[in-house]
Amino acid sequence: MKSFILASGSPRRKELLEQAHYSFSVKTSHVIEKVEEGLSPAEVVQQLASQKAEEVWKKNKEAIVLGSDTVVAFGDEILGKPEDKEEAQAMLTMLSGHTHSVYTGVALYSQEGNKMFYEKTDVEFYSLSDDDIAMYIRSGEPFDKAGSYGIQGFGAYLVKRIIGDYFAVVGLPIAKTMRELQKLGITPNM
Ligand SMILES: Cc1cn([C@H]2C[C@H](O)[C@@H](COP(=O)(O)OP(=O)(O)OP(=O)(O)O)O2)c(=O)[nH]c1=O
Repeated sequence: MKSFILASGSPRRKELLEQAHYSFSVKTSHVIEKVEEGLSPAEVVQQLASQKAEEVWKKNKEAIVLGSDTVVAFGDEILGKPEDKEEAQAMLTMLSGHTHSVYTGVALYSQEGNKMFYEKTDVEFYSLSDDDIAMYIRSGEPFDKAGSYGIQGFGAYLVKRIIGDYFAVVGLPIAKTMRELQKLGITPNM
């Protein structure tokens, strides 16, 4: 079986692949996340996922390399990770009481060619008071996460309901990814 590399520093993506019983190594990409203007959220996450996968694949051409990217889309805004407390507060205030979409793109690079796909999940937030938001920011959770929250952690408190793949919100649409990996001959160790 070919070697399989996760080109991501996200602990959540690593955990999801471990939970699915894959053998893989982690090589974090160091691309500066930058995309052209005017792209849709679906195009943005697939482009960034590809940039991450490609950077690692160029140095490991015998392997199958997975890159991924997650953003939050609300209206015309595409939200990545917050730079600071003020930005986290602004994002959470904007998302409060509304439904936004989480987009996660996945790119699989290999000698057989490259494959990209994405998943969109709609997430509805409860209306949040200033105190709710301040408490959530104090938890420290917003800072390495798109849209300034983590549904899998204390951020569960913010979420009224979701429509779509929960795991794509956490950072990797694992069921769809497993099906694509299978086509490339990468199967769980069971
Ligand atoms: C919305 C949401 C995002 N996130 C995370 C998933 C991603 O790790 C992160 C978005 O940042 P990304 O840039 O997609 O990924 P990353 O910087 O963590 O890792 P790498 O670029 O090396 O692959 O937000 C959650 O963990 N829970 C959530 O509910």
